[in-house]
Amino acid sequence: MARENYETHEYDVIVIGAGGAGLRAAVEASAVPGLKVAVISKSLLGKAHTVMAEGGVAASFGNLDHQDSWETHFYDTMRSGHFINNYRMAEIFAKEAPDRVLELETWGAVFDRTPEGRIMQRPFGAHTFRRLAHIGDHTGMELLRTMQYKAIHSGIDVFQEVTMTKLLMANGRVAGAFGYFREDGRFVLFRAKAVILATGGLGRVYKVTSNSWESTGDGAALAFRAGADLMDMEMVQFHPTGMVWPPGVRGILVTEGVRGEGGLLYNAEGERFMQRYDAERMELSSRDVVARAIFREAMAGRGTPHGGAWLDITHKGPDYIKTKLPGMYEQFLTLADLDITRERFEVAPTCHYTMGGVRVDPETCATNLPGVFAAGEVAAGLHGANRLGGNSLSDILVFGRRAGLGARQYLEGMEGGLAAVDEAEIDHEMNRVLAPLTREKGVNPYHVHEQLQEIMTTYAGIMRSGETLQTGLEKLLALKEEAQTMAINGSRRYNPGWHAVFDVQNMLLLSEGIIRSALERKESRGAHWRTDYPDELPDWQQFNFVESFDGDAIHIRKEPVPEMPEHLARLFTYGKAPGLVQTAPGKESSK
Ligand SMILES: Cc1cc2nc3c(=O)[nH]c(=O)nc-3n(C[C@H](O)[C@H](O)[C@H](O)COP(=O)(O)OP(=O)(O)OC[C@H]3O[C@@H](n4cnc5c(N)ncnc54)[C@H](O)[C@@H]3O)c2cc1C
Repeated sequence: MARENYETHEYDVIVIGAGGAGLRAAVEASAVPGLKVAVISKSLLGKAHTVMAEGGVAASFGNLDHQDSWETHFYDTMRSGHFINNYRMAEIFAKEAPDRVLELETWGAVFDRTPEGRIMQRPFGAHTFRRLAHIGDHTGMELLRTMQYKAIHSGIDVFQEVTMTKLLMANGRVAGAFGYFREDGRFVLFRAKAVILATGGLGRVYKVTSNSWESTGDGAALAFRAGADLMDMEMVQFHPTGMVWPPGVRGILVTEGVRGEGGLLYNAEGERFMQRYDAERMELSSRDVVARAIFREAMAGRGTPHGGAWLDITHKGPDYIKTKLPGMYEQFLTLADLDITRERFEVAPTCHYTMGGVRVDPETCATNLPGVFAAGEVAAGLHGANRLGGNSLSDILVFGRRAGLGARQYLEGMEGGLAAVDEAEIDHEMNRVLAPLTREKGVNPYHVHEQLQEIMTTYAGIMRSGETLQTGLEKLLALKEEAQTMAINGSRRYNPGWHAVFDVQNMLLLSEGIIRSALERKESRGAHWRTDYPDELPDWQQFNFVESFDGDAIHIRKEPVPEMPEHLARLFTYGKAPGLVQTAPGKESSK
């Protein structure tokens, strides 16, 4: 094969990903005059997955419920994460979220307001108080618009429609990243002193998903191959309410905002079944509980015609619905020819969020690879076994900023310039990337993706057991073998099939990580529901599962969950959220 050319760019910091986490990181990194920062995205600027976020961003302003505080937000986050969250991440997060949201306002974001002019906050599942600041149901779009505007006026370079396929390390530190322009397939090397991964989650691993095409776990896979640790990979969130009908829209999200604004769930028998699963919180129970409840109702023969539950908000009236949930109203009208102001609709669980991912330091978002940082959905630790609605948007603001700061501090303490790049490694990567185009015969990447989704959904989905996971692993390993020879017709110009090869390779690797971790956790906790171990067991609360990859095999180890200091552990003494009346000591414990 003749040697390919590639173009080279040099930066102090590159940020891979232009979603909320990436843009916030880039703004922070570029705050030091003279620091060269670039953002690289495999989609167009403004199109990142964050744009889809609907319901809101969680921050304890207490604008409507004055008892709210960072302590209560911390409490809710840890409790919903079933206490395998990194407590320090949750503490930083809960304390800093309000400032990050207010900062967005100063950059031009326009939130819905209370009549007194404060930021409006809506209730959401398992948040003790009304906490989600929002812009109708277009919150992500406004956040992204605001940060994009701020970022491009901060002197950041942007590379759009560029897929990074490899993270480069040299002499024990990061050297940059390598990839190609999706438009024409030309190769590009970014040499950098620090790399921030902000590539989002891996929801496309599953057949029914709310996630955008970008969510193929690229950053986690790139980091894993380069030697980074991954954590909590068994924890994949299934959101209770995805669209069900017609088939073409299955999985598209129905925001939790619908339940937040008063929507009620019924089974086929007309029963408000949530009273049997969580009588206190009902529809606003945590996502893992509501998703399992809908799934169980359908399994018990009480499901709707297409295997879900009914969601009904008609009692709120057309004006209210159109004002509070304009996006949902339009979504159903356009995609399902259904008017939600007049009719109930079917919903069922859909893969939604990746709690697991790259393991990071809570203060700086540094990974175990010197010079590599990770923030947002690609990173693990904050959400534990289950993410609360609205906590991702504040996560990307809080830890996007911290990753940018972390990279800056790393550069301050660093000696020497850009690390040397190994040409042989680049040659090898170019050959690897071009190989699917040169193979005469081989398996189609779309076929592999379909098979992968089938395996993961059937054997490692919302409900799993040791037996299904083992079967899934065997099938997955066979598929991985078959996928060695993925082949694609056509050229490098505008060739989505070719792009799919790398997405699929990343998802295959991470799916193995999910299954192996799920096999190890022999209990049910949060999003991880094992029918052979249906109970949450105190012993397993002490551990996270951490994975590493040696280029051949995945190695998994148990690591102790960092112990909460006394002043935080005390918040759980009464079994009630701080801010609610505390009566007698309850059962709940942080241990
Ligand atoms: C429908 C929907 C509604 C949601 N609503 C809410 C909500 O109301 N509140 C809330 O808190 N959360 C919500 N979420 C979750 C939240 O939107 C995401 O978790 C969050 O936006 C993730 O942001 P991120 O910056 O980590 O990654 P993303 O926004 O996913 O951005 C990833 C970026 O990385 C780029 N990228 C990926 N791979 C590569 C590669 N190989 N090379 C180059 N670039 C790459 C992508 O192009 C993209 O720019 C919702 C999610 C969905 C799907």
